[in-house]
Amino acid sequence: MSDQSAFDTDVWTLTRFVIETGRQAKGATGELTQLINAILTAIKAISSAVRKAGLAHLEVRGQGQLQNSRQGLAGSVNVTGDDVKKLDVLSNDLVINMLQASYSTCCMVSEENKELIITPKDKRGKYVVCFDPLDGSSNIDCLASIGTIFAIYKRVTDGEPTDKDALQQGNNIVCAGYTLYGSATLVALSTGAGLNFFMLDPAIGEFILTERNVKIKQKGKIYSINEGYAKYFHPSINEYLKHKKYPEDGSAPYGARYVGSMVSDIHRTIAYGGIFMYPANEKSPKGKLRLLYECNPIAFLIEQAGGLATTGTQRILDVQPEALHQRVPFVVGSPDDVNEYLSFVKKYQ
Ligand SMILES: O=P(O)(O)OC[C@H]1O[C@](O)(COP(=O)(O)O)[C@@H](O)[C@@H]1O
Ligand SMILES: [Mg+2]
Ligand SMILES: [Mg+2]
Ligand SMILES: [Mg+2]
Repeated sequence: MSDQSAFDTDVWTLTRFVIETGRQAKGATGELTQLINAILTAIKAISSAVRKAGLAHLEVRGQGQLQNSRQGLAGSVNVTGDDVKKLDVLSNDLVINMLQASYSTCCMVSEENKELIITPKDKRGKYVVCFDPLDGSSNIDCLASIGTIFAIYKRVTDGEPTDKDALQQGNNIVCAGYTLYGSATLVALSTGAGLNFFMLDPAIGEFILTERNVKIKQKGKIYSINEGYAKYFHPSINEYLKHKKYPEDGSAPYGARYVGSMVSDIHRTIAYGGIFMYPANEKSPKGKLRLLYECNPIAFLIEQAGGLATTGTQRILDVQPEALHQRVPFVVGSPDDVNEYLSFVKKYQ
């Protein structure tokens, strides 16, 4: 941005993109635009907090107190003796407060709150938001990339908001997105008309459209799973993994990648193609990932990019949720890869 000739004076910011999309929608009132803008404010603040968390580590390391400085731990104390809010608690507070102040939500589901979060009566609007304020939080202390995930629905009841408003199929998603706090801060967003990527330009504090109508490869070369659980996997999964490592047709084996931070693993899968899996295992019979605020938004975005998302027996977006924090087995990625995985599942049925 220092070279003024390269300065784009008609840049597509995410705010502009959302306003334009809103204007094209029939009967739009601007409430969704208000909501998305509120989430973006929270995301910018989380991004800043995530970057600062790294600096806090450096500061204390010199004093040999790394254990106490960890931002990922609850109730930790920083170098000056102040209480440091756990990063995922801080992120959760930011999203809830910004959303409630936008007058566009009636209730929310967060990974960090056991019960439905009901917006105060005087601040209510017509939307429901399910979100994971900080995904991959076990990676905070090692400074690996983490993310935020959200899905937006229209409420389905009148009167006091209830769990029913949040227990909707992913098919009803109005808008979903994730943020990756990686080497840059990126937002992937869809309102149902394709998937778009936006990159945070810290110089102007805005997300800039960098890739429009993103499509995932038909078939990739990477598989992504916590293979350490192989002992507990169903034989169909181990047979599929063996096939990826020792292909019978003489083709090259797949590469393996697993960050253990879903947003990172998903973003790589969309960018390079391939398959990401968190299947059920003997220890976690429903897998680990939560339907409402992890699997549904990601499934929606992957499908918008031309990919597939399944439990192994059902399309993710068709699953009828029964509980706010319900888990489901999760397999997503390039269509050929997911279909190949499903062919191994079918062999055992
Ligand atoms: O360590 P495991 O069992 O492979 O689990 C990793 C998964 O857990 C998660 O960290 C769960 O999310 P949270 O960090 O929000 O609890 C995912 O990001 C990731 O894909
Ligand atoms: Mg999570
Ligand atoms: Mg989380
Ligand atoms: Mg967690």
